[in-house]
Amino acid sequence: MTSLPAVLITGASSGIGAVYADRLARRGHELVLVARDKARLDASAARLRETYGVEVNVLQADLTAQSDLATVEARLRDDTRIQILVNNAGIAQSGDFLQQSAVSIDALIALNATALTRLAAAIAPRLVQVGAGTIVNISSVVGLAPELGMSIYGATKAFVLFLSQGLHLELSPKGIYVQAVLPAATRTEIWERAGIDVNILPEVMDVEELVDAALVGYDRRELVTIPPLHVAERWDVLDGARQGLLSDVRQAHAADRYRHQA
Ligand SMILES: NC(=O)C1=CN([C@@H]2O[C@H](COP(=O)(O)OP(=O)(O)OC[C@H]3O[C@@H](n4cnc5c(N)ncnc54)[C@H](OP(=O)(O)O)[C@@H]3O)[C@@H](O)[C@H]2O)C=CC1
Ligand SMILES: CC(=O)[C@H](N)C(=O)O
Repeated sequence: MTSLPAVLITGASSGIGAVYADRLARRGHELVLVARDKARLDASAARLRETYGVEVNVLQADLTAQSDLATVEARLRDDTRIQILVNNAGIAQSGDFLQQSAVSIDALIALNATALTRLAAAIAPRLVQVGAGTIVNISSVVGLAPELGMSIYGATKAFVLFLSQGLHLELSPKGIYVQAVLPAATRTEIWERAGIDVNILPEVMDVEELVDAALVGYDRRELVTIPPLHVAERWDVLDGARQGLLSDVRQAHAADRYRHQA
């Protein structure tokens, strides 16, 4: 029997990350669970060991703290059993742009963008060396639409989508699978943590349904998985239009409309 690779999941103490942990343990993967709340991670690890008989390790880390981030990076660089990274930890934005403090801006970008990128960069060279492995990055539909509010949060999620597309281009020829998952509103603690009552939102997906759908996309080796998008062609049209711009924007001269009128 071939043994499955181990998976490191960030933000595994609750919500989407906790359900990924359950589903991947059920599939027989060993896990490394990362988050700040060690008691919660320990409880979850004990349940997963008991239920699925897999090895589950806990790595307590605040991914916005440099020393903790370095510890998780080192684990990803050195632990050759880990061949799948689920880059899930994230926080939402509390309040609009004018209400943001320097501290809240730093925390949002440090966790949602910097830590996610650093962890992908820590594992990628090792995966490339063996020519196999997976990086799953949790983005959001908010990253597609400033109209949904949360400008800074959305910008971090647009960053995650862009990064995933770039990593796919660079790493898939070297045997690495990269997936960007774009949930819409999903019933987790992220809303309460951001001071938002999730019950006022019109459509909210259950977290198990979200993760199970994301894993269908994962099994199909999709680059971009948008579980709430019912008309898949809408994404194809959007991405096709973006790609259509490429030849148009590579020009040595400014467009006529930007030329000074004599
Ligand atoms: N729920 C939703 O509607 C949507 C969520 N997403 C994305 O899904 C991802 C998971 O969020 P979700 O499950 O909803 O929210 P939760 O709040 O339930 O989970 C967030 C996880 O991240 C961890 N975390 C938070 N801050 C840190 C930190 N500084 N260092 C390490 N871990 C941290 C939390 O654990 P702990 O507190 O123990 O550290 C927790 O495990 C996020 O990236 C989010 O942006 C995307 C679209 C929609
Ligand atoms: C979790 C959020 O706050 C955000 N609106 C999202 O849907 O990604």
